[in-house]
Amino acid sequence: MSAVGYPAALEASGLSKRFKTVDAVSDLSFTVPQGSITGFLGPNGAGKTTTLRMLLGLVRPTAGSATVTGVPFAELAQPARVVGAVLDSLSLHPNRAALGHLLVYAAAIGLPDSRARAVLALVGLEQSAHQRVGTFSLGMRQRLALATALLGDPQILVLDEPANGLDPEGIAWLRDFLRAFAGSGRTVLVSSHVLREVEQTVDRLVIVSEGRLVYQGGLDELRRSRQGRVLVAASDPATLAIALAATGITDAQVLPDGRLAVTGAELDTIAAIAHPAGVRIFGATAEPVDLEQVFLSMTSGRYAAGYPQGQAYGGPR
Ligand SMILES: Nc1ncnc2c1ncn2[C@@H]1O[C@H](COP(=O)(O)OP(=O)(O)OP(=O)(O)O)[C@@H](O)[C@H]1O
Repeated sequence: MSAVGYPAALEASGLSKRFKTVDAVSDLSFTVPQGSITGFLGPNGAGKTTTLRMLLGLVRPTAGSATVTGVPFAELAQPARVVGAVLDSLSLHPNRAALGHLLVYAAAIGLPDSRARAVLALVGLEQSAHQRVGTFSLGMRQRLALATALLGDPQILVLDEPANGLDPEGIAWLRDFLRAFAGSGRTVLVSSHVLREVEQTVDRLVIVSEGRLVYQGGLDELRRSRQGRVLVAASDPATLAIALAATGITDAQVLPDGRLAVTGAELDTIAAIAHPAGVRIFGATAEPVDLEQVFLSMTSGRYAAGYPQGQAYGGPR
């Protein structure tokens, strides 16, 4: 249940899945609020697909529960109208045309043929309606899979690694599409193992590593919780580092190009410390936070400290 009293679009509570000797997912809890675009991030094998399959009632959890709009998927009266999913490359009949494929699926969930044409237009494939699917590029297949998920006009979209195989133009198209979809109050959960792929699309993140939660919260919160570095070209970087350390600014590293990379201080402060130490500053560049690096450090177990306050954190491994 969300803080304001209506159910989350998707919710995992203590979800665990063990395959024989493999703990694919361990005690995983997170929420996907309605109206959000939530990125589900983790390296390959982190348990993302298994978790999505549990949310959609395709895999039975070993422990814990998963709900869609507050109820288990199996209890949804009209699941196709609530949640649409693209989990793996659709098994497509190569000789069937795109429209023909959609007509079969539309009929299966009791929708009129006009809906098949409408979703084809939504994903920009109307020109290819009569083209055989066997001749489709990977990007076109992804769009057709998305069109299939959209047939029931669902409130929630769940996409597993939809950017795989897309060129930059395809990724930009997907970003615009998902934003428009969520702009009308609907919800998206999109998985990826590359934060950069979804960074411009999502507003929230759920990050998993080895089946466990390592972060859930806002993308901006995560960015704000990390400080960028100031790269300083100075007459004597070592002396400057010592002078900074004497004032408590201890995170300063000399880079291979001779500049000093300082974390935790603004340039004005650094300059004010350099001057009395007899160090001249020739130039400085502010380096923004590289979220991909933050993500990699969180999921490789090397990250040491500084998790945002109040965020769920699965603990060091
Ligand atoms: N049916 C299965 N039987 C046995 N092991 C499985 C099964 N499905 C997944 N696993 C294992 O569970 C772990 C998590 O896999 P999962 O596919 O959920 O991760 P993922 O984060 O989606 O990774 P990827 O991006 O590589 O698909 C892996 O170690 C995987 O080998």
